[in-house]
This record gives sequence, C-alpha cells and structure tokens, in this order.
Amino acid sequence: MLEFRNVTFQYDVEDFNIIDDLSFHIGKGEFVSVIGPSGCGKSTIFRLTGQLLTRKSGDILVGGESIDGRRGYCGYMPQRDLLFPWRTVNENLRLPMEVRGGIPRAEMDRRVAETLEHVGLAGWGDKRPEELSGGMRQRAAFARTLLTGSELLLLDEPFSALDFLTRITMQEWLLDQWERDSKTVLFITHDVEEAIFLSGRVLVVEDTPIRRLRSFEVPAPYPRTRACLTEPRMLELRENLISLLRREVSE
Ligand SMILES: Nc1ncnc2c1ncn2[C@@H]1O[C@H](COP(=O)(O)OP(=O)(O)OP(=O)(O)O)[C@@H](O)[C@H]1O
Repeated sequence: MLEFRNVTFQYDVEDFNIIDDLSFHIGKGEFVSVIGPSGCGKSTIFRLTGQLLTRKSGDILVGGESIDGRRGYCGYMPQRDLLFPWRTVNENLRLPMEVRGGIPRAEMDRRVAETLEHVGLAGWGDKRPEELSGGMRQRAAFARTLLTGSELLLLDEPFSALDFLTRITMQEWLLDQWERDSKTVLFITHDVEEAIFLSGRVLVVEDTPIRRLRSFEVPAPYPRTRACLTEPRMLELRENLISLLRREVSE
C-alpha cells in the first residue's frame, strides 16, 4: 500500500540529509506504528508521503504507483485536531470533499451525517469544535480524515494531547474503527505501549539521518483488549523497544 524506495530528503536550511536512502513498505490493511526519538524525522516521512515536502531522490509509491502528480491517495491527521473553529463540525467535515470538488452538496451532507454516526458523533454536527471535549474533537478530526476517502491513513500522534483515560478510550475506539474499515494505518507515537497495543508491526527509527526502519512484529492477535499488554511476550517487546530508544537517545 505504501512503499519508500531509496528516498533521500534534506530541509533547505540544513546541510545534511534528514532521510538518507530509506526504503520500507507497508502492506494493505496493516496497522503500523513508527517510534523514535523526538526530532528524528518521523513527521517528515508523513509530509513526504503527503507531498507537503518534495524528496531529493528515490520514489514513493501508494498502491503500487508513484505519488507524483496524484492527489487524494492518503488522509493525514496531524498532532492537534486542527478543526477550523469558525466552522461547525458538519462544515469541517465537508472540507475534504469541497477541496476535491465535483460532489453535489446533498451527497456531501449525506456522507458527513453517515460518518458522524460511524464515529459516535451523530447529533453533534451543528456544534462548533470548542463545544466538544478533547476526545470528541479528535473523533471529529478522524472523521474528516476518513472523508478524504483514502485507503491510507497517516495519523501523527493523534492522542498525545489527551488525558490518560481519554487516550486509552480513544485507542480502543481507533482499533474498532480499523477492524471495521480495513484501512491501512501508519501511526506515529512517542508511547511504546500505545504502539504495541494498536499495531501489528512497530517500526523503530534507529539512527538519524534515517537510513532504515527496524521492524518488530507484535505478538498478539486481533481483536485485542488492553489485557494483552500484560502478556509476557508483550512485556518483553515493550522492554526491548524502550531499551532500544534509550540507547539511541544516549548515543
Ligand atoms: N520546515 C523545517 N525546516 C527545517 N528543519 C525542519 C523543518 N521541519 C522539521 N525540521 C527539522 O527536521 C527534524 C525532523 O523533524 P520531524 O518533525 O520530522 O521530527 P519528528 O521525529 O516527527 O519529531 P517529534 O517526535 O518531536 O514530533 C528536526 O530536527 C526538525 O528540527
């Protein structure tokens, strides 16, 4: 579903590559998390995939084809919900379809209502974002990401600003959505436990510049409950990942 082939990237103001000859791939329908030290370039991978940045060399493929010249092949949800405060929830959710164009208003309204119901926010469409709780705003932002209609969802630390209980509720909610929708999800987090609870695989950034992502299979079948986190194999994986990250930060 997503493939990086020998991708290299450098920010204009820097004199070194932040991503250097990186290759990896994510299969259709996978839920994969990316973890690594702060500032190592995780979000840069997302920005390159969404063409918010342009790579220096290499190729990025979605669904087997290069992303160059294409639009609408991925939905991107950033760290903060970024709902427009002056728009109602309905108006926020219509946005990706308005940008794409060519969809009749009645059809947009139908899709918005259906998606709000899908994420448990039926009846909240006329509210403004400030009237929603943090968890509800994230659900609305996720609904807007779904309304891009893309099979590939890039979620960049979507729950990092939430309190602990809302966060674990949202993690369970997201897993339910993923199991129901069969989308491909690439998820950035700083939280090792969140990564292993949600993902089938965890990719670890081992060094900067990013030359490779080390892949760890998560040894727990879906559907999952949080109880799986206390299983010995999951605890062992969690400790392995934490010590790997610690080593990277101290190097
Ligand atoms: N627009 C920019 N111009 C120049 N340098 C940038 C720009 N955006 C990010 N960087 C630098 O590139 C590096 C990688 O940034 P990026 O946001 O991809 O890291 P990250 O791993 O997602 O960080 P975090 O986990 O803290 O969100 C950082 O050192 C950052 O300072």
